Amino acid sequence: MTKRGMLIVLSGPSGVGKGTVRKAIFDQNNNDFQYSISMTTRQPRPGEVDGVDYFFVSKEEFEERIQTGGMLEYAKYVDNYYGTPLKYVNETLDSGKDVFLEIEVNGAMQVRAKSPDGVFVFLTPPDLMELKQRLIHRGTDAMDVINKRVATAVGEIKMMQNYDYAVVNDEVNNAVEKIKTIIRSERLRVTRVMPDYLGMLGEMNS
Ligand SMILES: Nc1nc2c(ncn2[C@@H]2O[C@H](COP(=O)(O)OP(=O)(O)O)[C@@H](O)[C@H]2O)c(=O)[nH]1
Ligand SMILES: Nc1ncnc2c1ncn2[C@@H]1O[C@H](COP(=O)(O)OP(=O)(O)O)[C@@H](O)[C@H]1O
Repeated sequence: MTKRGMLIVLSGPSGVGKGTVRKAIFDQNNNDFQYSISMTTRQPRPGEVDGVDYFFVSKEEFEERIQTGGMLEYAKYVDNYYGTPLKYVNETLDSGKDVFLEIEVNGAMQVRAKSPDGVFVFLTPPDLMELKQRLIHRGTDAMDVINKRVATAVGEIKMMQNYDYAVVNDEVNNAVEKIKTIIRSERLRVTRVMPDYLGMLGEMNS
């Protein structure tokens, strides 16, 4: 029987560098885990591609998905819905592959309630001024949206204590290496690797 894959959840405030760090991890083609593309009602930013960065859908389509049980988790974040389509995650985990989610804190806590054996990593900024600077420098959001995101960040950072690991994104490469180390170590947890000795004993005795 194939062992079910491991769920890895990365959260952190907007602008901390989750997307940058995640892309760096996935660009190093030697990962054996799969990225789950989220669904959102937010407008695509210039350069974002439907089905690559997100599945961009209308509010009606998103609410339909929620009602039909098609979401592993979802949350409203600064006036838009964001969520993880359930089917891809389940099928990938069932095939024995690990799945990587990049989602905000409320969604992460929904996943934690459903899959307590997941690995929950919080990416945190060196400080709040640096966070705001990164959002300004990214240049994708108007100042009122940036201010809302920084205000939201304070509450998000308080949620860090509900995660298994915290990684400070000072330098992208440092953060990438730390996250890869966490994933490698988690794969060696006794509960994940222990063969089913009791089952084997049962077979030997039958
Ligand atoms: N709950 C949940 N949050 C998500 C999902 N996808 C993205 N997010 C989060 O929603 C927030 C806003 O995302 P986005 O508008 O792309 O802004 P960005 O993270 O600053 O690039 C971020 O904290 C994302 O991590 C998802 O599927 N579920
Ligand atoms: N370690 C870092 N040091 C300096 N700037 C960074 C770092 N990581 C990301 N950035 C920059 O910060 C901005 C926000 O990063 P992004 O990956 O879009 O964040 P998030 O996905 O968490 O919202 C981008 O302009 C990115 O280039």
